[in-house]
Amino acid sequence: MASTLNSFEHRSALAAGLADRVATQLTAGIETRGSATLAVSGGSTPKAFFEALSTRDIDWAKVTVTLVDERYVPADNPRSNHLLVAEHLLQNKAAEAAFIPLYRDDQDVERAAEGVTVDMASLGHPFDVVVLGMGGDGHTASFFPGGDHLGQALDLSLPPRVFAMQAEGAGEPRLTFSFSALHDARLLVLHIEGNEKKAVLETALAGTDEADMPIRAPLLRAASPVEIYWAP
Ligand SMILES: O=C1O[C@H](COP(=O)(O)O)[C@@H](O)[C@H](O)[C@H]1O
Repeated sequence: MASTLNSFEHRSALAAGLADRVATQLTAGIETRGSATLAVSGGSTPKAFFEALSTRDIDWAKVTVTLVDERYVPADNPRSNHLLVAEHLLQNKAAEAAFIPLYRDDQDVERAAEGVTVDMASLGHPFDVVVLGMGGDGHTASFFPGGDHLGQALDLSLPPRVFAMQAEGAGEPRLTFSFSALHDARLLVLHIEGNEKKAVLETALAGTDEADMPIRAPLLRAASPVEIYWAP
């Protein structure tokens, strides 16, 4: 499915524009189905977008938020994607939203993947909104080059689930929704910032090897068009 590129002059304008787009989609989901689901990425990019979204007038009590992927560390660890969402998104009006974390205190990452897969079934499928990020190595979600479960995680013939993922470039072990859980979101966004990431995106768009650059999976094979949001 083709992607579209929405370029902004400044990151603050991107944050506001993306927050408006996501808010409109969540509101449409609530109006149509009575509730809406939002899966967001972590890392360093989404802070300003999260802060803008947290102020938007949405019936947040009807929204369930979860993570596209998680670094398998407790929620008080500075690298936790849960911590980022708690501090920057689940604030202001969005404090009313429900949040489902991926990390499980008492379980190893492989066991947690099984348990979280069962729990996430209650969210229904597809997500109303999925916001992907991208690393400089071409990973998205926790689909890392060389990841131990990468082949399965990108396999669209497998049912939606959560996978454990370990890879040299990932730092700690990860949990990630599978590509089959994410690719047909009613709104599928790729949020990237900076000229370096734009160059990575251009390299990804010029080739097809998903093992080398897993971001190619959504760019080439997602059922939903990928709306790319970028600012320098
Ligand atoms: O590790 C991760 O990295 C990517 C990209 O993060 P950024 O710091 O380069 O913005 C992110 O999308 C993913 O959710 C996160 O776990």
